[in-house]
Amino acid sequence: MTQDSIRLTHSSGKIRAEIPLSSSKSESNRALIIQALAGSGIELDNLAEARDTQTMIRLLKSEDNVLDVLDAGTTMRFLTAYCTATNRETILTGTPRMCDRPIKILVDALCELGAEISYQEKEGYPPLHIKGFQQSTDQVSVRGDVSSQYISALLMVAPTLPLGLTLTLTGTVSSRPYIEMTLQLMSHFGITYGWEENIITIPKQTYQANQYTIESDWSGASYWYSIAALAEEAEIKILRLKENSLQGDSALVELMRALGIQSEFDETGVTLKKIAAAKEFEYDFSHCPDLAQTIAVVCAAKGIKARLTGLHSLRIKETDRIAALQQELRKFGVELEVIGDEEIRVPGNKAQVNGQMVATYDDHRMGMAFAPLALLGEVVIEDPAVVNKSYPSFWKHLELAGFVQNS
Ligand SMILES: O=C(O)C1=C[C@@H](OP(=O)(O)O)[C@@H](O)[C@H](O)C1
Ligand SMILES: C=C(OP(=O)(O)O)C(=O)O
Repeated sequence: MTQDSIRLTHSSGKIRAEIPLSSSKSESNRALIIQALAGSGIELDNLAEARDTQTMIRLLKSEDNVLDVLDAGTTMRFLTAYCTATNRETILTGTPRMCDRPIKILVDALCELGAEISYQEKEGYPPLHIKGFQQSTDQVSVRGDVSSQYISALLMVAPTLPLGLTLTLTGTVSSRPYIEMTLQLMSHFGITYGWEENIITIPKQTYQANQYTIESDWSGASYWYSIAALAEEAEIKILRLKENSLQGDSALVELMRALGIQSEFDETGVTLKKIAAAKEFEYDFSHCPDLAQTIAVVCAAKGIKARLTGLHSLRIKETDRIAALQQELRKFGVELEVIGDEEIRVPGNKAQVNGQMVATYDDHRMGMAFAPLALLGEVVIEDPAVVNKSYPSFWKHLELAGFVQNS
């Protein structure tokens, strides 16, 4: 039976814990696509327990011609390019929300390269019918300001295309570290590429055998930074997290220093310690959109006046994250000001926590971003299983840190 909600408090407000953080679904899903494209010789260790990754593993093995990615954005986008490049006739579908997340930019690019793909329902959105592929050109342009996942998807299949690929990125490129992560992983498996200004060139070549150990998940680590920031006293060791990471969400170190957390790295991970926090805060999240909810809640909980910009992609993620944040923070007496599609302002009064129920909108990051509020009073988080998308052990790890759960 699935649980409707979790009632969360903290035993003392003081935390001393070691957290065996799970690994990154972003790295895992790229490595799995590369492994499948290589055919053999690639060994992957420490793959993520995230449902998005477990879904990718299952679908890459499946012989069905209907593949259901559930709510996994990377799985949908990466498999669209993978099934096209490997000329596999497939119907790709997902949850109702996934069928509301745009994919036209990627489909148009693949069709320009020579694919035949049609929409089963709504133009520009899954479900998709991939019918076949014969490469007709090596040149394609893609907008960089909607989702970097379209670009990563094209890049990973590029070396396997008979003519290779020259990809021109147009407009502003957001979530850029995710594109860099893709290229760095490809290069780990022997691929050479050129990237000059907005043009990425990848000649035809083969992925080389190699081993890769997936790193711990910086996006998941953000909730531990938030917990440390809201606790009365904290010393939290996050195991296996690397300072020099492929993941752009490692920007958290710098970002959370301003919000009162110092990161001390050693060979086993990072220890979070409390320092003084700024009274006002401003940050552009264009390159780390998955951190925005965590930071908005930290600022609201600490009464820090903040301006968060670069949020344009938040409206097309697991839910409209700007609307969801506004709706839920209002329950705690914090009225977010939303400016267009790309900026929110946190007013600077402190959130009042007294047993409110937080709706999660089928978005794992809503559940995990609001859970640390239990350090200020009781909170009730709706649909706790929502975290399974990226961090199934989240509630178990909270227990290690003294959080108390009652259903
Ligand atoms: O490539 C990836 O692994 C991801 C890219 C980002 O999406 P966008 O590029 O759509 O912002 C991020 O939000 C998502 O969680 C994972
Ligand atoms: C946006 C996310 O994932 P995806 O786009 O891969 O569904 C996320 O994990 O926050």
